[in-house]
Amino acid sequence: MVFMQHIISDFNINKIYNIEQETMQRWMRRIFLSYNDAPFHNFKHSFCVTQMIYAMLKTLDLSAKLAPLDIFILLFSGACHDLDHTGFNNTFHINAQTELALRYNDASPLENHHSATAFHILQDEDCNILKNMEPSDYLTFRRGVIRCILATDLAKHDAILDEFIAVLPLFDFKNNNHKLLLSMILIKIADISNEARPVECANIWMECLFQEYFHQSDVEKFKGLQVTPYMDRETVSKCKSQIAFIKTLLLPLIKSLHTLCPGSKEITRAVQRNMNHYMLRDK
Ligand SMILES: Nc1nc2c(ncn2[C@@H]2O[C@@H]3COP(=O)(O)O[C@H]3[C@H]2O)c(=O)[nH]1
Ligand SMILES: [Zn+2]
Repeated sequence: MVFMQHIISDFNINKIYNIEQETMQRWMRRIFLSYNDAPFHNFKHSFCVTQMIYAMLKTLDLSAKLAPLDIFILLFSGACHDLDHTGFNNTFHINAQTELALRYNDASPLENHHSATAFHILQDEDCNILKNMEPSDYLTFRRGVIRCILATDLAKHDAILDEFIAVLPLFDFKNNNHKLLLSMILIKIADISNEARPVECANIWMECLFQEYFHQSDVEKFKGLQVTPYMDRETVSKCKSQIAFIKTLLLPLIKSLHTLCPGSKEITRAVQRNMNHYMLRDK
């Protein structure tokens, strides 16, 4: 919690948006308490995503090109993007017709819930870190956070990546829509970036993820629901799964940043190093 507060204050967000320290502390504690004890989708994951956004803002030279409000949107979204995650994915919620799927008509039920939870927390005056923000900034902030959190639904991956690639030749840091699209790409990268960390660390996260996946498929079997193939403990190869995930999702996403932010080639190299590790282990 303390590290997360440091990240936010490092960009002077507290001063710019006049956030009292006590309010920030109470907000942070509510965020911490609003994550569940799922093996993967827990508070530590939200911290890692926020930390990765911070690292990209710093190392890709983006903090000078983005406005404080863009940065605040990104860091807040990172901290809140999986609030109250149940440890089961959208397909499970839809197939099991859970309360969340019914409430959101099967449309990104988890991500809608994470975003709504983030704004519900702000309804409590004691935790409202936005209470001194100008109303026009608040509208921009809310729109940005909703777009960023909803962008973390992997079902939207192709559409978002295609849209970003299409604007790249004309990308303009003065264009708010372009910046929001870039922010969506940054939070998406951060969300799935464990394989850019040292392999010992990535392996721990991989085990947490498969623990959550295997539990979901066990429950699917128990309830007689369709079993998600990539979560089935009887058939899954973790190495093959990581290789496919890196090749089809993670690398194309990071490579889309190469022209705009040449420093992102470092992230690609780190991911390729981990992929080689899985290829050797898979032999
Ligand atoms: N196979 C695999 N999937 C991942 C990895 N990191 C993230 N994901 C998936 O990507 C998804 C992104 O959105 P979620 O956080 O809902 O759930 C995440 C996981 O299902 C990884 O390292 N390997
Ligand atoms: Zn996440």
